[in-house]
Amino acid sequence: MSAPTQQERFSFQAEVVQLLDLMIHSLYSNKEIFLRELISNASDAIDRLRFAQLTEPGLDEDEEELRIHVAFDKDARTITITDNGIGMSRQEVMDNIGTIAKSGTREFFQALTGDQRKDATLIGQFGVGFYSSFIVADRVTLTTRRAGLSAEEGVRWESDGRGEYALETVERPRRGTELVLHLREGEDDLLNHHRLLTIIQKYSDHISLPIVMPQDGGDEAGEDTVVNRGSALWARPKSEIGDADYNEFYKHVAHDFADPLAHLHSKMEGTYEYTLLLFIPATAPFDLWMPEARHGVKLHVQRVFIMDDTGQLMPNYLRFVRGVIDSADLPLNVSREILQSSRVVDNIRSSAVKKVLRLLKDLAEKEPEKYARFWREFGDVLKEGVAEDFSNRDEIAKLLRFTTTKSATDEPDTSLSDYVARMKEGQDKIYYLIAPTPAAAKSSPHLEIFRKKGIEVLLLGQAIDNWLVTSLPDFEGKRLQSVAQGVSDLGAMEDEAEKEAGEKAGTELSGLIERVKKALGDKVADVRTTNRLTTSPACIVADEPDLELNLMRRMQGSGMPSRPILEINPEHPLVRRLDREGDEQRLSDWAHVLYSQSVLTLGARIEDPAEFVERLNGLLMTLADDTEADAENADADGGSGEE
Ligand SMILES: Nc1ncnc2c1ncn2[C@@H]1O[C@H](COP(=O)(O)OP(=O)(O)OP(=O)(O)O)[C@@H](O)[C@H]1O
Repeated sequence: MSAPTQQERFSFQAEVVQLLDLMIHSLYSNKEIFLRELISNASDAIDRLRFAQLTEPGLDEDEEELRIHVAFDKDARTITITDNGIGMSRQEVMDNIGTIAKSGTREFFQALTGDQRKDATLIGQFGVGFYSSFIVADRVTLTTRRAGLSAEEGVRWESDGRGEYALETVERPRRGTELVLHLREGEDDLLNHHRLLTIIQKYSDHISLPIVMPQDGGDEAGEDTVVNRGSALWARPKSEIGDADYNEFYKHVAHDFADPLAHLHSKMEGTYEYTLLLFIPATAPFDLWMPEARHGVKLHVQRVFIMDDTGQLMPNYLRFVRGVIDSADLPLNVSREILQSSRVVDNIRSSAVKKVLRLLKDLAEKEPEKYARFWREFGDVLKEGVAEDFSNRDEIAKLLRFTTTKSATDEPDTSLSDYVARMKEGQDKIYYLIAPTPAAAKSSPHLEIFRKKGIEVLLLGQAIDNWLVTSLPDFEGKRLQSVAQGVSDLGAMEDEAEKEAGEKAGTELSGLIERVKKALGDKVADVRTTNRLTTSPACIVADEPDLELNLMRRMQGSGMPSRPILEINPEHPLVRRLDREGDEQRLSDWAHVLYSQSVLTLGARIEDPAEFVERLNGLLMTLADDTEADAENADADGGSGEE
């Protein structure tokens, strides 16, 4: 137990000062959202209290109705938001208010551009919560007491939002949090019952707890009245819910500022009874790729918030989905352990996943522009599902989008079904190329024969794509095949004349091939001629049973297949010239240069760049010498002609 203490002063974390400054400027035009954010926090605090009371019976139980209270005082020029939720201890205040303990904070600040409009959207994604009070207030006083602590353990936090805050221990008979906003000059329009009522009804009508205001808003007024509908949005009949209601509810559950891209609302009755209200956000949250990224679905049991999903309700590859799942069959005191082995949860999860995939399918079919946006934001996450969720693999595969050699831009605009529909006669495989960047993919020598034959190739360039292709061996009976691997099916694409020409080239160049093999030694597993090249002199491919090249790159860190094969283009003038090279040292230098070039076009690293440059310069010098000698000879010839 602690007695009231002297005020102590603390500094905000540097990022908070920066965030506050930015927020006040860029969100001012939308200043009324402060009330939505603070009511949302109050509602979360009450949800957390209800859950804590389920697990700790007797915790601060009283007869008082759980509610959020909003009032204003015209003379004092304040707005007060009070909740009787879980409250905070002194340590919790220090940890939560005045610091940002959020993953993605560093990335968020790096992403800021200085352009107010763009930054406002970013702030929206990041979430401003409590700090939005400073948009309208130049002093904020928060008084709180954690449920279960004694009246003497109340805490008062106060700040003008300029860099410091004061903290003191105070007597607070009631649990929960009271927030007093001392309004800035010029914000008096907010000291108006009708104005506050309109804001609450616009942004917070869906809050399932009662929001009450004194009848006239001001504190000398009479009875409190409930100003929102106060029933869980997802439990209302769909016919009574408009898009605006869904959008505001989404902003509350997802802590987002922007409207969602799509939603699904579905009541299931049968063996199990549950309601799903799920949303696809329009933009990816900052922590999407962080290991601790939060899942966005909140589990409720009979409308009481129970807990945030940690992977039981939505698989990892759908971690961007936000919303609520409300079950009528789980016990109110359900624990995480029970959830993990619950048939009810398994059933809900599998139907929720199917419904989300169906929602995405509908979006792709009916609103392709929206789907393209979804894919840009979340496509790489969805790809994880191909490896993660075997039972839905085919459905997920249909949702994938790729850039291909036939795409007009770098945008992934082609589905596997589109690809299959465009396959050439006789083609029985889906070809893909994995390269570290789109530019490297487009200029890869491995594509030359496919371009020549007009065969489309999927261009893959993301780290996840390695796993995608290994987890998706085929689609609609068509095998996925790397263009940088093997020779066998290239043969099937050749006509008789081409086959003959290829065989002839192989025999003609057999001497050269042996010499190159000898020069390169154990750098290569083999050297052979190929028909896959039209403009490049050589390339590297993986041995037939080898794993996908890029997978090897990850495993070895070099980007090279474990058994690289050098393929040379018999039609290329450089190769022809090499065949005539009499000097074994020069031939060896050429062979090494061709090899290193091929490693580079693969997007891999060459082992000894200095040696490569030296050999190349050596060859250039001999070429220059040859050219000079030719020129001198020509001069000499010319001179003698004149004589
Ligand atoms: N009324 C309240 N009662 C109890 N705790 C609160 C209250 N308001 C804020 N908090 C605590 O402070 C933390 C920070 O709040 P803040 O609004 O800044 O962020 P948030 O709600 O966690 O997320 P977001 O920034 O996305 O809104 C909350 O997570 C909560 O623990």
